[in-house]
Amino acid sequence: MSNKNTLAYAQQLDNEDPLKAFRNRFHIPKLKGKDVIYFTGNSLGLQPKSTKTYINEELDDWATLGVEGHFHSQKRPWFHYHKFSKEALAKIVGALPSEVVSMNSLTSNLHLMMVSFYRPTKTRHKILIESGAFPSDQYAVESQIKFHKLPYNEALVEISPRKGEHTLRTEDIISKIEEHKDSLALVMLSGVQYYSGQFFDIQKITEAGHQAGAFVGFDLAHAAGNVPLELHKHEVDFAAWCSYKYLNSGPGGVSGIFVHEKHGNNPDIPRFAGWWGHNEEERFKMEKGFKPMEGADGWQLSNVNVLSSAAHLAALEIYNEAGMEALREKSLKLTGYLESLLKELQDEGFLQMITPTEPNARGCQLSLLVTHNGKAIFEHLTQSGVVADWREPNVIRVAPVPLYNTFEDVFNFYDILKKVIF
Ligand SMILES: Cc1ncc(COP(=O)(O)O)c(C=O)c1O
Ligand SMILES: Nc1ccccc1C(=O)C[C@H](N)C(=O)O
Repeated sequence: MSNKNTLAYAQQLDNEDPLKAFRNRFHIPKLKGKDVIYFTGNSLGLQPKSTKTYINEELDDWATLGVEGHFHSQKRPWFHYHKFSKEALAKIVGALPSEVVSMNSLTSNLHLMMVSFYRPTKTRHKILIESGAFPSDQYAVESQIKFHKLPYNEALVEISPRKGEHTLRTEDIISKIEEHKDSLALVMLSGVQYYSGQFFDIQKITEAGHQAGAFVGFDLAHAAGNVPLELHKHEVDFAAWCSYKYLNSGPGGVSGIFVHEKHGNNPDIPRFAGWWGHNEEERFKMEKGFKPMEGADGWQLSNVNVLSSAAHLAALEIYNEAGMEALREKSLKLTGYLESLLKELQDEGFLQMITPTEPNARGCQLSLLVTHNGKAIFEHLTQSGVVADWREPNVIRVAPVPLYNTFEDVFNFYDILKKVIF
């Protein structure tokens, strides 16, 4: 085969790609009539062409049936709507269908999960998070600690990379957990870190957290649909994610939660309740006394946001067709190809890839630390039709997504970047 630094090589990889037809299922944004190189599926995934149809079906049912749509919709009665995403989501996060439900938005769900799993006592009151966690998570944790009237600086334990490093070593996370083992109530980390792209070792961290007597939960915003997950098997206590990144379900799209079976069927776990979490057989009796549904369903508050969930179903259908295993296989190749091309620029000292090089420790995304003229380089990329994102103070994040990105996208990105730099 030809040299990998050529367009012909990339095109050959695309020809051999068993998932190549999926790109055509999405709307690709354009700049001056040409498809952009869309590398921001880690922020907002692209719109499936089928999304409009799914939403229009609900709009039609609403127009023709009004309130009757709750039970008599053509295809998907709204009363049951949260059930239609369960099978697909369970596969994506490695759960039983009863352990997952889509509802609300991510930060709201993190709060609901902390209501149940951050219940500080006199001796156990600390939360461990990664330093530099996504701001919304930091604010959520800060406000939970303050809600319990605990001293914030003492109750919050943050773990930082070693000096000169950009990612966390699993051994360091574990020793931090052990260090606080007598006072730790909750370990809450991301699955894939939004800034560095690091995929944490969920199994080992969960084991260590449990050994220390803490609950362990994950924010899977950047992990769901990006990396293989086994939440049930790894005995994670809870997780929450959003659907608008790798799950392509639209801006502000409905979030999802996972509650492990061992907690989901325990009606004594405290929670903030609403009628959609109440026993569905009796929901319309309008009686006093909350009786939770079994499993994650018992954490629902409100009736389903049907239009947002319709977009979710459209995207999950495509996801299911492609299959997580095949997507991961392509993702490893795609990101591996990007890494191999960028290595040349890294060796010349123009950028530093701070995402782990070990494929099991990352998803699609590579985070490029650009210390000289980073912002100007980023702006030039944007003008050249690359949609990436800039994260302060000096990182360009690029995420080739296996459902709709191509090896040609990767090559063209490298080509543009090289010309900008040299
Ligand atoms: C890790 C992480 N947590 C939380 C959020 C915020 O989610 P939301 O605005 O949907 O609550 C995001 C992205 O916006 C994120 O990447
Ligand atoms: N929802 C958004 C709305 C506006 C701008 C960005 C977002 C993101 O999702 C950012 C993403 N969480 C990130 O990892 O940076």
